[in-house]
Amino acid sequence: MPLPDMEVDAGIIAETAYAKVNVALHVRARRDDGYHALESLFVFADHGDHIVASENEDGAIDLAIDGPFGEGLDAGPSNLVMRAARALQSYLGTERGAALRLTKRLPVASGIGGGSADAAATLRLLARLWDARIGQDELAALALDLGSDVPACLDSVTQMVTGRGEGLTRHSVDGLEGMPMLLVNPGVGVSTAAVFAGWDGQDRGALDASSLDALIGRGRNDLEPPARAIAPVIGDVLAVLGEAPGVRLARMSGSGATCFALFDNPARMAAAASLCRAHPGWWVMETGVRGV
Ligand SMILES: C[C@](O)(CO)[C@H](O)COP(=O)(O)OP(=O)(O)OC[C@H]1O[C@@H](n2ccc(N)nc2=O)[C@H](O)[C@@H]1O
Ligand SMILES: Nc1ncnc2c1ncn2[C@@H]1O[C@H](COP(=O)(O)OP(=O)(O)OP(=O)(O)O)[C@@H](O)[C@H]1O
Repeated sequence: MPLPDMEVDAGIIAETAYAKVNVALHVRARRDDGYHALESLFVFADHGDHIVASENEDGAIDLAIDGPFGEGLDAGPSNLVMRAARALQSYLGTERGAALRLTKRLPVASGIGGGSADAAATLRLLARLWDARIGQDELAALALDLGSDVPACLDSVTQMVTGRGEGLTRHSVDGLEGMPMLLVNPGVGVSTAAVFAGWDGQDRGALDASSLDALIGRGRNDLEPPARAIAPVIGDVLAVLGEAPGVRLARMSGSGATCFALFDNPARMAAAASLCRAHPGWWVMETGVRGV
């Protein structure tokens, strides 16, 4: 079970940075500003990274990183946790500081928005720690400045996302929330910018997210072909997941390389997870689609 967002000790507060999954991702157009116009149904997993914070009396912002994917991740000013903390500090004009610890459980640069979820969780955490007076629109603007996926990660609930990531509408799909969901990454990091650059420019049509059947039958991830060209092993993951008994949908998330599979039944998910764990170097997480 994920840790609840709660007081973990006197003066220390915690948040989960839930993994994001694009159930479908339609790329509609290349924009003049270098970004792409998207239509995507975002869901969040029940699990993710963990961040804790406490007040730093000297006003500094410090970050320590641990966890299975913490090694090699820079804890300096480029880290999205640091960037989010500094952005909020400067927006508020506050002299209050924070000691932050990130437990990195999600693979880096893997299409499930780990860095984006960390940035959003940091904004939520420090808004609480510093009793910040900031409206939802201002928080969303700070979030978008940190990355296209960050605004959606603020609430981490099922949403239709449009534009570059700023158009957010809560959206419920019958039967989707609570479904067992398996996440599998073949151990390769993929650059989001490189994958978008490989999109062929063909608009293949709008996303119909009115039902799970529509998302499964007519939904796509238009970034899958360019991601597979960069990391062909994505095809191996999709082949294993697509043939797993009881699978309802197997697809790549975001710009890859993580793929997800939805099941009706947790035992079927567990059996598919075992098949995936037999592949050396594959990261496997058994989770579920987060409800509100
Ligand atoms: C692929 C997705 O994960 C789907 O949810 C997102 O669109 C990417 O979101 P992100 O990782 O937060 O991306 P950003 O950090 O904003 O952008 C990284 C790079 O990806 C490309 N990019 C990103 C988002 C977008 N709508 N169009 C793009 O072309 C741009 O080259 C950009 O410089
Ligand atoms: N706290 C962080 N966690 C993960 N990556 C971070 C973090 N801070 C900075 N980064 C950098 O951000 C980049 C993108 O990381 P992230 O894990 O969000 O990618 P992603 O899962 O592909 O995102 P998306 O699904 O939005 O495409 C990486 O190259 C990484 O070095």
